[in-house]
Amino acid sequence: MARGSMSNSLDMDGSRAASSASGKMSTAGVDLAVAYSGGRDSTALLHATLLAARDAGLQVHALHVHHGLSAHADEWLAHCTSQCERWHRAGLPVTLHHERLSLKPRRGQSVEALARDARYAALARMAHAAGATIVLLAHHRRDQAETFLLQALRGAGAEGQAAMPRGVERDGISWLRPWLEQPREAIEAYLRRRRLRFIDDDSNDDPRFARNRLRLEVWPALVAAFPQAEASLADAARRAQQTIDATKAAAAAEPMPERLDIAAWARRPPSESRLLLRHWLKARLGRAPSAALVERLCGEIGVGRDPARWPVGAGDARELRRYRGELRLEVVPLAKPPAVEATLGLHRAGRFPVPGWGGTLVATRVKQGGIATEQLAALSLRARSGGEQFQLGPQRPPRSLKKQYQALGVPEWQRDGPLLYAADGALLMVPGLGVDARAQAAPGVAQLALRWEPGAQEPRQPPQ
Ligand SMILES: Nc1ncnc2c1ncn2[C@@H]1O[C@H](COP(=O)(O)OP(=O)(O)OP(=O)(O)O)[C@@H](O)[C@H]1O
Repeated sequence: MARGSMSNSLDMDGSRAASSASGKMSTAGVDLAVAYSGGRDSTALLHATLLAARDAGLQVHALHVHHGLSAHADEWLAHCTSQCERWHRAGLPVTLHHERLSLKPRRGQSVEALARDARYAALARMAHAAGATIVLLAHHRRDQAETFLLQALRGAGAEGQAAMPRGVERDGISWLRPWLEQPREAIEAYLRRRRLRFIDDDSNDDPRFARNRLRLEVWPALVAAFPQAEASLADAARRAQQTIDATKAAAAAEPMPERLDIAAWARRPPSESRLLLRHWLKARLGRAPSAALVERLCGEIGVGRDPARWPVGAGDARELRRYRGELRLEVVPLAKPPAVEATLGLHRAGRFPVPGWGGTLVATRVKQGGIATEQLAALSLRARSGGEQFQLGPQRPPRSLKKQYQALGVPEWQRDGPLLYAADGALLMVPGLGVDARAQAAPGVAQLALRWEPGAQEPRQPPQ
């Protein structure tokens, strides 16, 4: 990411960061922000960023969130304000922004999770208002190792174990963690060397939070027994991320079939099958599926009896359906076919919505297997009344629609739609089965193939 060149080269030595960054920064035109809690790590990161930005002639926006949860929150904001004023007077290019939150956790809701979500939302609002497109976060290697361990203890798979990404685009912002590979000791040394003052968040000692219990009770013993623990666990997180990246790349290279074979899908390892499902849904829906939909399908597509259906989102006229071991995306017919007769004249290829039948007749020019154009000038559309016979091929006997549907595996919902008759009463076309062999025009005659598409809306095309 060219625009993040300075943030990516920020190191623990402010002067080195400044000199390595300045050349790249002069043309980059980066609007940079740092999430500044006033704590140890973000104090060091903000300071290092300011040194680099000063030499590059850039402004840095320090963003502070007042969660309103601690009795000390006002003091922390006051500390951040006076610190930034001091830096400003010393010639460092900083502007502090803050936002006060009033969080009301519901019964049973995790305060930690609520505060984190609200914090990121507030940081995004402040960054947008300041015109910053990059926000730096001060997470370091021990944070990463802890996150890996906490995720693994919760039983998370590769995606959870990958812990925090070094950079991610969300809400129009690049969230970067330039110090994710830095040991905590290096940050402490930076603060000592620069004599920087920071605040200690008392909630970091609260044993109700899993991270604090890990940090206070487990971590010292772990590191005493395994001195490489921090580096090894952070490495394990990196490898989990590499596995995910490789699986994503493989899934993206795989052509996505129109229908998903559920048994083959279920034979894949869980982390792969989840990604494959997401990728298949994205290809079919033409947009990324919600995490909730992927979760729900993973738990439900292999169980229960056919036919099963799942909505794909509010306002979307399609739904997912399982039929005979396959998952498919179908348009939901808007209206049940009325038992009334309609007439229609077709003279050319095209799409012909049929109001009242909740679908569209699609006519395409073909050289064989279609219906002679002259026969299509006066058509009548009727509902099934029972007893109709359909012939699949020239040498095949006519059979009841029900038998033909079963033989071809046409699901229930694709059987709705009008039967098409010629003026002389001959059956021409049946939804889901196609053109009756007896009605097919001879080769060389001008002809159209007909297909019934349920749903009044144009189905969205998946991206190519
Ligand atoms: N109240 C806040 N306002 C702005 N940014 C915050 C705030 N709390 C956390 N952050 C950002 O998220 C990062 C990780 O949060 P975490 O809770 O681990 O940090 P902290 O211990 O509160 O502070 P620090 O990382 O500065 O020591 C921080 O380094 C900082 O960049």
